[in-house]
Amino acid sequence: MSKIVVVGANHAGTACVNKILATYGDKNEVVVFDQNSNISFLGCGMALWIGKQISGPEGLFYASKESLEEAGAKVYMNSPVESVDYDKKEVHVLLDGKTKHVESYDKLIFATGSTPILPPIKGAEIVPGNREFKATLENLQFVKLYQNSEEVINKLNANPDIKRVAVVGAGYIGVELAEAFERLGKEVTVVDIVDTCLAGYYDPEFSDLMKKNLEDHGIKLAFGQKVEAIEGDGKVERLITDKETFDVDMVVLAVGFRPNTALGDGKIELFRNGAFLVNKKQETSIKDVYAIGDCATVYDNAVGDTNYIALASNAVRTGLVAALNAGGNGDVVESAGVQGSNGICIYDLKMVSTGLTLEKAKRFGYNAAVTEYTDLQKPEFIEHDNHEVKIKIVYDKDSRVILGAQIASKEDISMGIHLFSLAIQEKVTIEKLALTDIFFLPHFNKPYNYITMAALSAKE
Ligand SMILES: Cc1cc2nc3c(=O)[nH]c(=O)nc-3n(C[C@H](O)[C@H](O)[C@H](O)COP(=O)(O)OP(=O)(O)OC[C@H]3O[C@@H](n4cnc5c(N)ncnc54)[C@H](O)[C@@H]3O)c2cc1C
Ligand SMILES: NC(=O)C1=CN([C@@H]2O[C@H](COP(=O)(O)OP(=O)(O)OC[C@H]3O[C@@H](n4cnc5c(N)ncnc54)[C@H](O)[C@@H]3O)[C@@H](O)[C@H]2O)C=CC1
Repeated sequence: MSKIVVVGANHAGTACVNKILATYGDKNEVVVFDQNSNISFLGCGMALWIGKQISGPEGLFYASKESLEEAGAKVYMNSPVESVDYDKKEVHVLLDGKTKHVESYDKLIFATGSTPILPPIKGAEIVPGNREFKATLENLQFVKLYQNSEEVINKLNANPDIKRVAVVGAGYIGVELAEAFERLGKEVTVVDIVDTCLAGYYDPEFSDLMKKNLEDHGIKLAFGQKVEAIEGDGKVERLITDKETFDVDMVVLAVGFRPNTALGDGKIELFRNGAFLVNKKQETSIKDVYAIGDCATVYDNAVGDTNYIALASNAVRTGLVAALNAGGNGDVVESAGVQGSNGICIYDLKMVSTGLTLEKAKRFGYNAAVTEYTDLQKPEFIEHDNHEVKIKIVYDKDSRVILGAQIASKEDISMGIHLFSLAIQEKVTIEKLALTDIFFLPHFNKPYNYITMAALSAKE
């Protein structure tokens, strides 16, 4: 029997533990430590819960200490791992947050995830040592854990005076929460340091669709502004940027994640943003130590290099790869890499993207070009539920290989992006895509559908 210790049991850890036990349960003892009291909270449901689009949080969990134990793991919750002795192969844990405990391992898997970034803003501080990102100023909220969303909801319920909410960061969490607060009738302002929203995922004309969508719903946008201070007498009263001052009752900070890799303690090689640098087998620079999910790097097929992309989808897949490598008999499974495929739905606007935007492709040194197309989803004779779709494909002019794609519509166009994800992974050219077999049925699409048409329209 080999002993595998897994630190962190959220999306990456849970996927990994279940896979080890399902595939190689007879060969491995699995011991899991998590510092939180719950596991598997789907952050994607946070905005739906806050905005009352779902009735409660119960369905936002898909695993528990009990379900992992039923699968055969030994699970300790509320138990932070405080340090690791890599020479002796031991982890040092505070069981139940109280009792010191040492656990030996043959293989160690870090699934310690990420923490919200705290930018240098005067007045924005986390209570020292607090693991739930509680701010010293009342009504300044971080949004990562189940407990964070519960706290926001409890505060909104208990204080109807919280009427004006500022969301800092117009990335995925920021725009989702802006919608949620607006649905509750709050006066919402979204602040971002760059002059647009969703800049990491879309080129300007797609971000503009989302900007208009937010503004059409009465959400105020304060883009291109740097937050300098959050002020108030014990609780939030003002948000001050380099351009304006906003009188607000609550501020939510959502400016991205930082990998949680303190346990590496300077002994494990890190990526430029501090993530554990792993190879395609999820191995770190120390033998028998693996890292998965938000604490680790991924191999990004669009840039052909290592990258950092914090997504639950990557967490699950990297967890599966590590499970097969750490749990098996020397089997070697390599990740196929990722494209950073992602999607968002705000009110009825749906946007999906994968790979590189034009701006990013140029930044990464590609001789990039784009081809774009806008059309109805279905033939004109379908008079109802037939919306316009906008598509943009980014490709490399030299190799002709597809580098990225963005699609936006009121239609559910989400499935289309998987085709582009695979195309980037498999290095499909724009010419090959133009002749790819795409079925036609008027209930779904057009014979000359927008994917084919965009690819056929590639000029450069
Ligand atoms: C509001 C919100 C919405 C999101 N929506 C989406 C979405 O729609 N789609 C998507 O793909 N992604 C989404 N994400 C991102 C996604 O949640 C993360 O990528 C995912 O949680 C990463 O999983 P993970 O298991 O690697 O890390 P984490 O979720 O960060 O989990 C890390 C775990 O490690 C534990 N841990 C950390 N340090 C220690 C220690 N020293 N000892 C013991 N335990 C420790 C923590 O308690 C935690 O349980 C969203 C995130 C948020 C916050
Ligand atoms: N639908 C999905 O797939 C979702 C995915 N996630 C993932 O969770 C992670 C965290 O999400 P987010 O926090 O929204 O990160 P993000 O990376 O999506 O967005 C961060 C935003 O904050 C802005 N910003 C950075 N520093 C700032 C500062 N000092 N002041 C003001 N604005 C600043 C950036 O310009 C950016 O618009 C991301 O990896 C995201 O992809 C989160 C929610 C939904």
